[in-house]
Amino acid sequence: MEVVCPIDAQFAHEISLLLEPPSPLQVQEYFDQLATTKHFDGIQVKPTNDYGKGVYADMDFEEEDLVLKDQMLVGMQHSSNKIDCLVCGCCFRFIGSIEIQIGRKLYLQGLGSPKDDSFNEKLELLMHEKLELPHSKKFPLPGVINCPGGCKEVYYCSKSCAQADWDFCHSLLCTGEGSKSLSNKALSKFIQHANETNDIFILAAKAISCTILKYRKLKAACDKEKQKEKEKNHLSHVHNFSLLLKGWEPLSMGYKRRWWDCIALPDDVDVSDEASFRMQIKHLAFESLELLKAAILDEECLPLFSLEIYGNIIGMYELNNLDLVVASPVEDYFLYIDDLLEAEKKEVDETTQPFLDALGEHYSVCCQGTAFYPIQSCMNHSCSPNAKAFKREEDKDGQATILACKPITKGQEVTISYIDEDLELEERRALLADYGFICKCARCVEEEAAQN
Ligand SMILES: C[S@@+](CC[C@H](N)C(=O)[O-])C[C@H]1O[C@@H](n2cnc3c(N)ncnc32)[C@H](O)[C@@H]1O
Repeated sequence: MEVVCPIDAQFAHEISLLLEPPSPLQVQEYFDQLATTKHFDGIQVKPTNDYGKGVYADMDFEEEDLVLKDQMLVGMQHSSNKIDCLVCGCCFRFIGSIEIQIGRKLYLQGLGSPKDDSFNEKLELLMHEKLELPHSKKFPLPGVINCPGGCKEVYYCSKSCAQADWDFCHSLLCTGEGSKSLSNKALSKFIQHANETNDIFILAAKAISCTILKYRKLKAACDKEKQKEKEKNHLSHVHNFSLLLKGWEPLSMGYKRRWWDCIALPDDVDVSDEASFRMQIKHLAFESLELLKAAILDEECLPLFSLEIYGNIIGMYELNNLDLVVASPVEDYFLYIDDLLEAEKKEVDETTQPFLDALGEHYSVCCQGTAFYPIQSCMNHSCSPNAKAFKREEDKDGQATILACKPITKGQEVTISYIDEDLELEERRALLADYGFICKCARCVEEEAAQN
């Protein structure tokens, strides 16, 4: 059965304006401004000859050179990863201490020992930083800052990160006493539904919240101006919509398709059932959107709550997402202990080994999530790419790091591979079909010609 969302019919014109791909001039202006505020140089975003926009080198890069550090626009740690890693809800750096990271994970996973009271006591001490592990000070982490709204779901590495996230989106999505949502109960229901079905809905909610908050900020500034001019008339509906468009601008730059149209067909779904599978996905998105509306609906931003926009935001993540990965300092810590000289290692192991044993093989799980990066998401695919997303030792937060994997000369397009490029032509094509295109890079053309 088709789902009907009245907002889609009521705001069809506004929705089409929000979803219109930006003109080359808008793209140019937006990325030029981003280059100035984020201080990146060496690359440019501009139209390609064949498929929308792309990223081009503005200087020469040697192999392994850093091409770009891209700060995410909206990102999230996967809900399932929150037990394993305590990270800043804004920059995704690990926080607390080695002791908190280990103690918290063991405690939350119930990995204490039912038979060993002395181990459990130590675990309790570790959790509360009353037991210091040997050499842990060599791996210092920023302290834990609570959410200003009082929820116990998100923590930060600094007051500035806490404030930045609050202003950016968390004030609407916080379940604490200071929340600016319409109802904490409705918000908790939305979050629970996302955690039980697909946590990509939380990312979409963040994208909508940050647009609403940006709109409110723009409107407040505009109202102030009007006040100054002693104009008593309220801003017209049309004017409000232009502010909403401005608030939406960063997301308008992302390549979009509706989630239910672009999501890959799972292996266990037969092609003959494709239409019904896509309809189920659409229903799921509708269910989630209704819960989100009960939590944060803003009457002045109604088009944002249409199913069309919701589906396109989620689709944008599906098509542009780069995994958010931050390596765990717990791994570095245990590697360091393992490398100690034999005599000292024996002594230290007495304290550390029981914890390592309790953690088991997953002792060093990374922070894992999904994020939208404004510039990396403009990079087109090649099966013979000249760049790759790769975190170096010093990259300790959620920014995307793009390194050259071949020399790149000024003017050349910077490309990455969306898939495992070591696969055969047919396998690569099958995977790229999920992104909705057939690759025509030089390697594909050559390999295809060789087959014929
Ligand atoms: C992450 S976006 C890349 C930026 C995109 N060109 C834009 O204008 O925003 C991915 C989309 O770009 C297009 N694309 C990327 N690489 C391509 C390629 N090698 N051949 C054809 N289309 C490609 C596809 O439409 C793909 O779904």
